Amino acid sequence: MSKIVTAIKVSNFSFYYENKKILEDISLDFYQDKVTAIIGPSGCGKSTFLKSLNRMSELEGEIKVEGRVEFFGQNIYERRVNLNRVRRQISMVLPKPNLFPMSVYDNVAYGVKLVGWYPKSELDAIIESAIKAADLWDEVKNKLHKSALELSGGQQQRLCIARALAVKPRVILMDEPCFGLDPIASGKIEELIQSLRSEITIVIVSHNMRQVTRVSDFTAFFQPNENRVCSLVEFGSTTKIFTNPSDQRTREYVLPRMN
Ligand SMILES: Nc1ncnc2c1ncn2[C@@H]1O[C@H](COP(=O)(O)OP(=O)(O)OP(=O)(O)O)[C@@H](O)[C@H]1O
Repeated sequence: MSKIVTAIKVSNFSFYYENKKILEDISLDFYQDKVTAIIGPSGCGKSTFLKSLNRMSELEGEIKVEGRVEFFGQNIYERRVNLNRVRRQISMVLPKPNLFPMSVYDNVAYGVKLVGWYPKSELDAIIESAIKAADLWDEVKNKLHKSALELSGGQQQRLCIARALAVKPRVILMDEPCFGLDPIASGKIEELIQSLRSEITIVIVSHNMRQVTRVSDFTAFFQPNENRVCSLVEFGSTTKIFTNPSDQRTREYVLPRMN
Protein backbone atom coordinates (compact mmCIF):
# COMPACT_ATOMS: atom_id res chain seq x y z
CA MET A 1 0.00 0.00 0.00
CA SER A 2 1.29 3.49 -0.83
CA LYS A 3 2.30 5.65 2.10
CA ILE A 4 -0.09 8.44 3.07
CA VAL A 5 1.59 11.86 2.92
CA THR A 6 0.10 15.01 4.45
CA ALA A 7 -0.14 17.87 1.94
CA ILE A 8 -1.77 20.41 4.26
CA LYS A 9 -1.64 20.14 8.03
CA VAL A 10 -3.99 22.42 9.94
CA SER A 11 -3.20 22.73 13.66
CA ASN A 12 -5.27 24.49 16.33
CA PHE A 13 -6.49 26.94 13.72
CA SER A 14 -8.90 29.73 14.66
CA PHE A 15 -10.07 32.42 12.28
CA TYR A 16 -11.66 35.85 12.81
CA TYR A 17 -13.29 38.28 10.37
CA GLU A 18 -13.07 41.77 11.88
CA ASN A 19 -12.60 40.34 15.38
CA LYS A 20 -15.64 38.05 15.04
CA LYS A 21 -14.58 34.47 15.60
CA ILE A 22 -15.74 32.25 12.73
CA LEU A 23 -13.62 29.09 13.15
CA GLU A 24 -12.34 27.61 16.41
CA ASP A 25 -9.39 25.38 17.11
CA ILE A 26 -9.48 23.24 13.99
CA SER A 27 -6.88 20.51 13.56
CA LEU A 28 -7.09 18.48 10.38
CA ASP A 29 -4.76 16.84 7.84
CA PHE A 30 -5.37 16.82 4.10
CA TYR A 31 -3.64 13.88 2.46
CA GLN A 32 -1.72 14.12 -0.76
CA ASP A 33 -3.53 12.92 -3.89
CA LYS A 34 -6.72 12.21 -1.97
CA VAL A 35 -10.11 13.91 -2.14
CA THR A 36 -11.35 15.34 1.17
CA ALA A 37 -14.89 16.70 1.48
CA ILE A 38 -15.93 19.36 3.96
CA ILE A 39 -19.58 19.19 4.96
CA GLY A 40 -21.74 21.03 7.47
CA PRO A 41 -24.74 23.32 7.86
CA SER A 42 -25.13 26.43 5.76
CA GLY A 43 -23.27 29.47 7.05
CA CYS A 44 -21.15 27.54 9.53
CA GLY A 45 -17.81 28.52 7.96
CA LYS A 46 -16.88 25.87 5.38
CA SER A 47 -16.04 28.40 2.64
CA THR A 48 -14.14 30.57 5.08
CA PHE A 49 -12.10 27.54 6.12
CA LEU A 50 -11.46 26.55 2.50
CA LYS A 51 -10.33 30.07 1.60
CA SER A 52 -8.05 30.17 4.60
CA LEU A 53 -6.12 27.17 3.22
CA ASN A 54 -4.54 29.40 0.56
CA ARG A 55 -5.07 32.76 2.27
CA MET A 56 -7.75 33.91 -0.17
CA SER A 57 -9.99 34.87 2.76
CA GLU A 58 -7.88 37.88 3.58
CA LEU A 59 -8.76 39.42 0.20
CA GLU A 60 -12.28 39.82 1.58
CA GLY A 61 -11.72 41.75 4.77
CA GLU A 62 -9.66 42.25 7.89
CA ILE A 63 -8.76 38.89 9.38
CA LYS A 64 -6.90 37.40 12.30
CA VAL A 65 -5.73 33.82 12.68
CA GLU A 66 -4.35 31.64 15.45
CA GLY A 67 -2.64 28.30 14.94
CA ARG A 68 -0.94 26.98 11.82
CA VAL A 69 -1.68 25.89 8.27
CA GLU A 70 1.35 24.00 6.98
CA PHE A 71 1.72 23.24 3.31
CA PHE A 72 4.29 20.44 2.99
CA GLY A 73 5.81 21.64 6.24
CA GLN A 74 5.76 25.41 5.66
CA ASN A 75 3.35 27.56 7.68
CA ILE A 76 1.61 29.66 5.02
CA TYR A 77 0.76 32.32 7.62
CA GLU A 78 4.42 33.08 8.26
CA ARG A 79 5.34 36.65 7.42
CA ARG A 80 8.06 35.78 4.87
CA VAL A 81 5.87 33.45 2.85
CA ASN A 82 5.51 34.11 -0.90
CA LEU A 83 1.74 34.50 -1.24
CA ASN A 84 1.65 34.31 -5.04
CA ARG A 85 3.48 31.01 -4.84
CA VAL A 86 1.10 29.68 -2.19
CA ARG A 87 -1.95 30.60 -4.28
CA ARG A 88 -0.41 29.08 -7.38
CA GLN A 89 0.32 25.80 -5.64
CA ILE A 90 -3.04 25.75 -3.85
CA SER A 91 -5.51 26.96 -6.43
CA MET A 92 -9.20 27.54 -6.04
CA VAL A 93 -12.39 26.90 -8.01
CA LEU A 94 -15.39 28.98 -6.90
CA PRO A 95 -19.09 27.99 -6.89
CA LYS A 96 -19.89 30.11 -9.94
CA PRO A 97 -17.56 30.17 -12.95
CA ASN A 98 -15.52 33.37 -12.77
CA LEU A 99 -14.10 33.50 -16.29
CA PHE A 100 -12.72 36.66 -17.83
CA PRO A 101 -14.45 38.17 -20.89
CA MET A 102 -11.74 36.72 -23.10
CA SER A 103 -11.33 33.71 -25.37
CA VAL A 104 -11.28 30.14 -24.09
CA TYR A 105 -7.54 30.01 -24.81
CA ASP A 106 -6.74 33.33 -23.14
CA ASN A 107 -8.65 32.40 -19.99
CA VAL A 108 -6.46 29.35 -19.46
CA ALA A 109 -3.30 31.16 -20.61
CA TYR A 110 -3.88 34.06 -18.22
CA GLY A 111 -2.56 32.40 -15.07
CA VAL A 112 0.22 30.59 -16.93
CA LYS A 113 1.53 33.91 -18.31
CA LEU A 114 1.60 35.37 -14.81
CA VAL A 115 3.90 32.55 -13.74
CA GLY A 116 6.41 32.88 -16.55
CA TRP A 117 7.11 33.35 -20.23
CA TYR A 118 6.79 30.36 -22.56
CA PRO A 119 7.36 30.12 -26.32
CA LYS A 120 4.03 29.93 -28.19
CA SER A 121 4.33 26.20 -28.98
CA GLU A 122 5.01 25.38 -25.33
CA LEU A 123 2.15 27.59 -24.15
CA ASP A 124 -0.18 25.90 -26.66
CA ALA A 125 0.84 22.50 -25.28
CA ILE A 126 0.24 23.60 -21.66
CA ILE A 127 -3.21 24.96 -22.56
CA GLU A 128 -4.17 21.85 -24.50
CA SER A 129 -3.02 19.53 -21.75
CA ALA A 130 -4.93 21.49 -19.05
CA ILE A 131 -8.13 21.57 -21.13
CA LYS A 132 -7.76 17.84 -21.82
CA ALA A 133 -7.22 17.15 -18.11
CA ALA A 134 -10.45 19.04 -17.45
CA ASP A 135 -12.14 16.74 -19.96
CA LEU A 136 -13.23 19.64 -22.15
CA TRP A 137 -10.94 19.43 -25.17
CA ASP A 138 -13.32 17.77 -27.62
CA GLU A 139 -16.00 20.33 -26.78
CA VAL A 140 -13.85 23.46 -27.21
CA LYS A 141 -10.96 22.53 -29.54
CA ASN A 142 -12.70 24.34 -32.43
CA LYS A 143 -13.64 27.38 -30.37
CA LEU A 144 -10.39 28.16 -28.60
CA HIS A 145 -10.46 31.73 -29.85
CA LYS A 146 -14.14 32.35 -29.22
CA SER A 147 -15.39 34.02 -26.04
CA ALA A 148 -15.37 31.71 -23.03
CA LEU A 149 -18.61 33.34 -21.94
CA GLU A 150 -20.40 31.62 -24.84
CA LEU A 151 -19.84 28.19 -23.25
CA SER A 152 -22.54 26.50 -21.16
CA GLY A 153 -22.42 26.86 -17.37
CA GLY A 154 -20.98 23.35 -16.93
CA GLN A 155 -18.36 23.92 -19.64
CA GLN A 156 -17.43 27.26 -18.05
CA GLN A 157 -16.92 25.52 -14.72
CA ARG A 158 -14.71 22.86 -16.34
CA LEU A 159 -12.78 25.68 -18.03
CA CYS A 160 -12.23 27.22 -14.58
CA ILE A 161 -10.84 23.85 -13.48
CA ALA A 162 -8.61 23.79 -16.60
CA ARG A 163 -7.39 27.28 -15.70
CA ALA A 164 -6.64 26.10 -12.17
CA LEU A 165 -4.81 23.00 -13.47
CA ALA A 166 -2.74 24.91 -16.04
CA VAL A 167 -0.43 26.39 -13.39
CA LYS A 168 0.24 22.86 -12.09
CA PRO A 169 -0.98 23.28 -8.52
CA ARG A 170 -0.40 20.59 -5.93
CA VAL A 171 -3.78 21.20 -4.32
CA ILE A 172 -7.14 22.33 -5.75
CA LEU A 173 -9.75 23.78 -3.42
CA MET A 174 -13.27 23.44 -4.85
CA ASP A 175 -16.08 25.40 -3.25
CA GLU A 176 -19.38 23.79 -4.31
CA PRO A 177 -18.13 23.29 -7.88
CA CYS A 178 -21.52 21.98 -9.08
CA PHE A 179 -23.51 24.88 -7.68
CA GLY A 180 -26.42 25.69 -10.00
CA LEU A 181 -25.51 23.02 -12.56
CA ASP A 182 -27.98 20.49 -13.92
CA PRO A 183 -27.43 16.79 -13.11
CA ILE A 184 -25.63 16.08 -16.40
CA ALA A 185 -23.21 18.98 -16.01
CA SER A 186 -22.70 18.06 -12.33
CA GLY A 187 -22.03 14.46 -13.35
CA LYS A 188 -19.27 15.65 -15.69
CA ILE A 189 -17.60 17.62 -12.89
CA GLU A 190 -17.81 14.54 -10.67
CA GLU A 191 -16.23 12.40 -13.41
CA LEU A 192 -13.52 15.00 -13.71
CA ILE A 193 -12.82 14.86 -9.97
CA GLN A 194 -12.66 11.06 -10.27
CA SER A 195 -10.15 11.33 -13.11
CA LEU A 196 -7.96 13.80 -11.18
CA ARG A 197 -8.16 11.73 -8.02
CA SER A 198 -4.84 10.09 -7.18
CA GLU A 199 -2.93 12.75 -9.16
CA ILE A 200 -3.71 15.88 -7.19
CA THR A 201 -4.90 16.74 -3.70
CA ILE A 202 -8.50 17.98 -3.78
CA VAL A 203 -10.51 19.61 -1.01
CA ILE A 204 -14.19 20.03 -1.88
CA VAL A 205 -17.02 21.77 -0.05
CA SER A 206 -20.37 20.24 -0.96
CA HIS A 207 -23.93 20.19 0.34
CA ASN A 208 -24.73 17.14 -1.77
CA MET A 209 -24.11 14.15 0.50
CA ARG A 210 -24.49 11.60 -2.29
CA GLN A 211 -21.94 13.48 -4.32
CA VAL A 212 -19.58 13.48 -1.33
CA THR A 213 -19.86 9.70 -1.02
CA ARG A 214 -19.17 9.30 -4.74
CA VAL A 215 -16.14 11.56 -5.05
CA SER A 216 -14.30 11.75 -1.74
CA ASP A 217 -11.91 9.52 0.19
CA PHE A 218 -12.19 11.44 3.47
CA THR A 219 -14.83 13.67 5.00
CA ALA A 220 -14.66 16.38 7.65
CA PHE A 221 -17.89 17.41 9.36
CA PHE A 222 -18.04 20.99 10.66
CA GLN A 223 -20.72 22.43 12.92
CA PRO A 224 -21.24 25.68 14.82
CA ASN A 225 -21.12 25.47 18.63
CA GLU A 226 -23.51 27.22 21.04
CA ASN A 227 -21.69 30.54 20.35
CA ARG A 228 -22.19 30.06 16.58
CA VAL A 229 -18.48 29.49 16.08
CA CYS A 230 -17.60 26.65 13.74
CA SER A 231 -15.45 23.72 14.78
CA LEU A 232 -14.56 20.30 13.46
CA VAL A 233 -16.82 17.61 14.88
CA GLU A 234 -15.40 14.57 13.14
CA PHE A 235 -12.96 13.57 10.43
CA GLY A 236 -12.60 10.12 8.93
CA SER A 237 -12.86 8.01 5.84
CA THR A 238 -15.97 8.90 3.87
CA THR A 239 -17.19 5.33 4.28
CA LYS A 240 -16.95 5.58 8.06
CA ILE A 241 -18.53 9.04 8.28
CA PHE A 242 -21.49 7.93 6.18
CA THR A 243 -22.02 4.45 7.61
CA ASN A 244 -20.75 4.44 11.16
CA PRO A 245 -19.79 7.90 12.43
CA SER A 246 -18.33 8.09 15.94
CA ASP A 247 -20.07 11.29 16.98
CA GLN A 248 -23.81 11.53 17.52
CA ARG A 249 -23.86 15.02 15.94
CA THR A 250 -22.37 13.64 12.71
CA ARG A 251 -24.91 10.84 12.70
CA GLU A 252 -27.78 13.32 13.15
CA TYR A 253 -26.53 15.51 10.31
CA VAL A 254 -25.47 12.92 7.77
CA LEU A 255 -27.92 10.05 7.96
CA PRO A 256 -31.19 11.94 7.23
CA ARG A 257 -29.53 13.57 4.23
CA MET A 258 -28.75 10.21 2.66
CA ASN A 259 -32.42 9.20 2.39
N1 LIG B 1 -15.91 38.61 4.01
C1 LIG B 1 -16.54 38.39 5.16
N2 LIG B 1 -16.54 39.31 6.15
C2 LIG B 1 -17.16 39.09 7.35
N3 LIG B 1 -17.83 37.93 7.64
C3 LIG B 1 -17.86 36.99 6.70
C4 LIG B 1 -17.23 37.15 5.41
N4 LIG B 1 -17.44 36.02 4.69
C5 LIG B 1 -18.17 35.18 5.47
N5 LIG B 1 -18.41 35.77 6.67
C6 LIG B 1 -19.16 35.15 7.80
O1 LIG B 1 -18.54 33.92 8.12
C7 LIG B 1 -19.53 32.97 8.50
C8 LIG B 1 -19.31 31.70 7.71
O2 LIG B 1 -19.61 31.91 6.33
P1 LIG B 1 -19.19 30.87 5.22
O3 LIG B 1 -19.60 31.45 3.89
O4 LIG B 1 -17.77 30.50 5.39
O5 LIG B 1 -20.12 29.61 5.58
P2 LIG B 1 -20.45 28.32 4.74
O6 LIG B 1 -20.52 27.18 5.69
O7 LIG B 1 -19.51 28.19 3.60
O8 LIG B 1 -21.91 28.65 4.18
P3 LIG B 1 -22.71 28.04 2.93
O9 LIG B 1 -22.76 26.56 3.13
O10 LIG B 1 -24.06 28.67 3.05
O11 LIG B 1 -21.98 28.47 1.69
C9 LIG B 1 -20.88 33.62 8.26
O12 LIG B 1 -21.36 34.08 9.51
C10 LIG B 1 -20.58 34.78 7.36
O13 LIG B 1 -21.47 35.84 7.58
